[in-house]
Amino acid sequence: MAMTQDEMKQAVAKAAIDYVVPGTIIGVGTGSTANYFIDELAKIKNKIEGTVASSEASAERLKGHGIPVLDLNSVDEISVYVDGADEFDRHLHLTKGGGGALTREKIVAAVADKFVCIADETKKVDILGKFPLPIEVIPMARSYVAREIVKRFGGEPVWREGFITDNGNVILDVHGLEIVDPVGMERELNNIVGTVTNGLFAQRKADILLCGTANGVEVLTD
Ligand SMILES: O=C(CO)[C@H](O)[C@H](O)COP(=O)(O)O
Repeated sequence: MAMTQDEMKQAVAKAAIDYVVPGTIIGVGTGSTANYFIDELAKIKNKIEGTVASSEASAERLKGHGIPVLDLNSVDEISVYVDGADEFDRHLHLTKGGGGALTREKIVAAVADKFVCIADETKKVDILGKFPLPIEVIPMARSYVAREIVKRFGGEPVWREGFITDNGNVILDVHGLEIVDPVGMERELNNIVGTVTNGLFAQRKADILLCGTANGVEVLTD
């Protein structure tokens, strides 16, 4: 019987445990795939020093399993960051932030020596942009940033109404983009004043992507 998407998420979460370096601090992402990873990490919690979480939700889940969660400011090094994605291309550029945790995710990924992305084949695309690109924005700049995005890139920014990030900001989800130059667009979006973070992980992309398929887990590298 074909694997469901949920079963593929569980399979990649399990496979990611092989990348956990014993005795070190592990960066932990956010979302349903990352949640499966947290549940797997709980089984070997005595082998790691602790974790840094990319969201309040993940921190709660980690603590619920009795896994130590450290403040990033008290940590010099993270051996590996494990997180899901909303979309990925063959170069392992990612779109992230469907769960709204993109800023902390990008920070933890930046600190980590290695970024292991856990995703499934339904998220593979030739060109990023089918999944609306999340942008975290300072609330007072919402309309300005939306106008600038339309002017510079086209697309249709939609305010994720009622959602506030862990950092107290809002999210614009930009529909209808065709992201042919993810590195350039990531950089350019960062230049719009009022933008906190965009959901493109292209400058710091995944080093390894564990892709859940109907035939098992494939290990992808660029
Ligand atoms: O970027 C994220 C959260 O901000 C997630 O990694 C992304 O949304 C994938 O989520 P899921 O594993 O539930 O499909």
